[in-house]
Amino acid sequence: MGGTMVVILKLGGSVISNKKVPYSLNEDYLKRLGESLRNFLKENPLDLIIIHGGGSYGHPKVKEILEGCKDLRSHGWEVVNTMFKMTARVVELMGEPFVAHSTPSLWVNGGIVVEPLVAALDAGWIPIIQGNLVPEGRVVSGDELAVELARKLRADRILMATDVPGIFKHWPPKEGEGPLKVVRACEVEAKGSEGIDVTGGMYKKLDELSRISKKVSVRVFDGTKIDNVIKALRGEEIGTLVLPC
Ligand SMILES: Nc1ncnc2c1ncn2[C@@H]1O[C@H](COP(=O)(O)OP(=O)(O)OP(=O)(O)O)[C@@H](O)[C@H]1O
Ligand SMILES: C=C(C)CCOP(=O)(O)O
Repeated sequence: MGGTMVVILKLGGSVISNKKVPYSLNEDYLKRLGESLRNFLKENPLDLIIIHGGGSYGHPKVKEILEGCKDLRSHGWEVVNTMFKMTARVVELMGEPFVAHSTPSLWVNGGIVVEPLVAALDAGWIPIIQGNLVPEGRVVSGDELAVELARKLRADRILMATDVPGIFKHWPPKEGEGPLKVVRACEVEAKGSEGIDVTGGMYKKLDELSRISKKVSVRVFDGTKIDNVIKALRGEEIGTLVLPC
């Protein structure tokens, strides 16, 4: 790892896909994002690890298995292979030097091993993992992975790109209400997602993030605008800063 900073960027499933339309991907967005990140990193080298959410792939697949009363452990391979296809397409669209890693392949003794990701960074690649299902039959969200990676890699920042401009005190927001500049997870009314979602939307996200926000700077922002992703990487104060309770 040779950058000056370690940054974990979670690309929400709601940013890279339409969670109301199963198996959709925002292809043009991903192409433009790949190009913008390449240009930014040329001038501003840092150790960037990307995690993407299950979005319109993982969530409907898990839902389908559960609704068919099938067991997530024995049918988990369906989720893993669906997510494999999603990440393969994501890296294909983002281009050089993004590289796909399958989360369940990095899953050892109930946690993620970081050595393959560090080796990828050392080679000058940008590793991408994803919220996924792990062999013990549990869905591990990208939010949970962001926290675990940040802890293991001693990251400087976690940036959560989602489809809202930040976290609102109430959900849905009251008339005229804007996103909070800073938030303590215990002080807001966070709810689930409006699309198909099996991991708890903003409620679960805040719960996960508040566990690490004492040690790492954590920001939730609107990543549907690529400019915002670059601003967040530059350290600009966009969206909502998450503080511990
Ligand atoms: N207090 C709140 N402030 C902002 N958004 C909220 C709040 N409570 C619930 N939400 C919902 O949470 C959604 C974002 O959570 P979601 O889990 O869908 O994000 P994501 O990380 O992009 O998706 P994925 O889990 O697929 O990666 C918003 O689109 C909004 O509908
Ligand atoms: C639904 C699956 C498989 C992954 C969930 O990850 P998330 O979208 O980051 O919550």
